[in-house]
Amino acid sequence: MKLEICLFELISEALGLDPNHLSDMGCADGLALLGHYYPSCPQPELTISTQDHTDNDFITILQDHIGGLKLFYQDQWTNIPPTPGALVVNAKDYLQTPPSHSETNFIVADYKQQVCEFQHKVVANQVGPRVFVAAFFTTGPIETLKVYELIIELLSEDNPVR
Ligand SMILES: O=C(O)CCC(=O)C(=O)O
Ligand SMILES: [Fe+2]
Repeated sequence: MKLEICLFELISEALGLDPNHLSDMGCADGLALLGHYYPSCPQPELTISTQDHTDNDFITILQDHIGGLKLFYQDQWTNIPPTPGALVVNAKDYLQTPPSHSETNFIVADYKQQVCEFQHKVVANQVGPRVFVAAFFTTGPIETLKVYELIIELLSEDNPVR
C-alpha cells in the first residue's frame, strides 16, 4: 500500500471516519515535491529563520535527521526533535502534533475539539547541510473544479461549523 493512502486511512480512522474517507475525498490525488537545502550556518543565533507559515495542503511528509523544525503550539515555539529514519507528517487543519507525543512524529489531534492553524518554521543550524525532499499532498497544481466540502460526519451540536 502506498504510504499516503496508509496515512490517510490512519487519519480517517482516528477521526472516527470510514478508513477510505479522506482518500475517497481526493486528499491523496495531488502530489507536489519540493527539494530543500539548508546549508550549515556558522552563527545560527545571528540568523533569522524561514518565514513562519502553514502548508497549503492536506498533509506534508518530511524527513529530518538534523533538526531545526519548530512548531507553534500552545502559544510557544517548540522544537520537533529530529528522528533519523522517521517521517514527520505535518498537517494543516486535520492534524496536530502535541509536543508530548512528538517522539512518535505522528499523532492525530481531536478535530472535533480544535481545528488548528499549524504554524511552523525552520531555524538555522551549525550542523548541515540539511537536505531532503518534502512531499505536499495538495490538489493545488491540478486543474480541477472539485470543491472540498466540510466533513459533515464530524459536525455536531457540540462541534458546529466555526
Ligand atoms: O524543512 C522543514 O523541516 C520544513 C519545510 C517546510 O516547512 C515546508 O517546506 O513547507
Ligand atoms: Fe511548511
